[in-house]
Amino acid sequence: MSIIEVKRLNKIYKNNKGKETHALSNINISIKPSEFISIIGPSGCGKSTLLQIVAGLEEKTSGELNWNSEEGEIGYVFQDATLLPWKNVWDNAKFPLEMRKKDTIENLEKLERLLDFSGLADFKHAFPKELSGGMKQRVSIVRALSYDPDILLMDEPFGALDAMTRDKMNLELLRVWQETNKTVLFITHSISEAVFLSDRVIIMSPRPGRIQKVLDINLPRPRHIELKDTSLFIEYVKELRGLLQYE
Ligand SMILES: Nc1ncnc2c1ncn2[C@@H]1O[C@H](COP(=O)(O)OP(=O)(O)OP(=O)(O)O)[C@@H](O)[C@H]1O
Repeated sequence: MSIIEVKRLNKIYKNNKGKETHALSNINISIKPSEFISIIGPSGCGKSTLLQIVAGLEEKTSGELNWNSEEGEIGYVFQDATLLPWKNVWDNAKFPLEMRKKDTIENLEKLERLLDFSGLADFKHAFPKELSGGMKQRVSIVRALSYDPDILLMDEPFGALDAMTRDKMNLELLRVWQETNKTVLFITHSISEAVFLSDRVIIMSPRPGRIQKVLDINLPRPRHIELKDTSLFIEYVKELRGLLQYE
């Protein structure tokens, strides 16, 4: 049983002068609960558009999008942390709970634990401008997890981070994912990140974005950073690089 099903999805953007951009063509995806799926493809192939359509933030032109989840709550993590600059870490993180009137003692205790897990225990009263890029991104991930969404949509969340912080964030994300059993749809430009994190990698072709191939990543879990030095991991990276088409 899939949690999200996308069938024959097309997206054509039209600007106010009537110029059309065919962003997505005949996309078919079936996502199972608790799967970690990455999407990789050349710039402009429609990855963000696909994520936004799944999230309901953008309209599809044709095709089907089916959600088979009771509440269908989603958490969205953008490329930039998008924190509210006038709120401190704690207030930013609990904002979605307040909006949903779910800021119960139990949920706030859970949120506190999430912040502690993410190494933000000493920064609850800090404001975004006092945080590093990695810390801000951790707050935005905690914020997305705070209301326990079934599915986490992540649009290149670690793109702006240095290599070491990125590795740490990858491990942290995998730990949270394994503890909470979420379904994750994750956009990245990094071949190695896609292999390291995913159960399956969706490879998209240049615009109009089509699914060129879906690659199963049969690497053992839990995954540790040393996995990246193994020949099997390197083989997957090579295979994925070979499949990617550049414009
Ligand atoms: N709101 C919009 N109006 C018109 N065209 C758009 C809009 N958003 C995206 N596009 C176009 O649709 C295509 C796909 O864009 P999208 O941002 O989904 O690609 P992407 O694969 O996420 O790119 P990148 O990897 O560079 O972030 C691009 O040609 C882009 O110019």
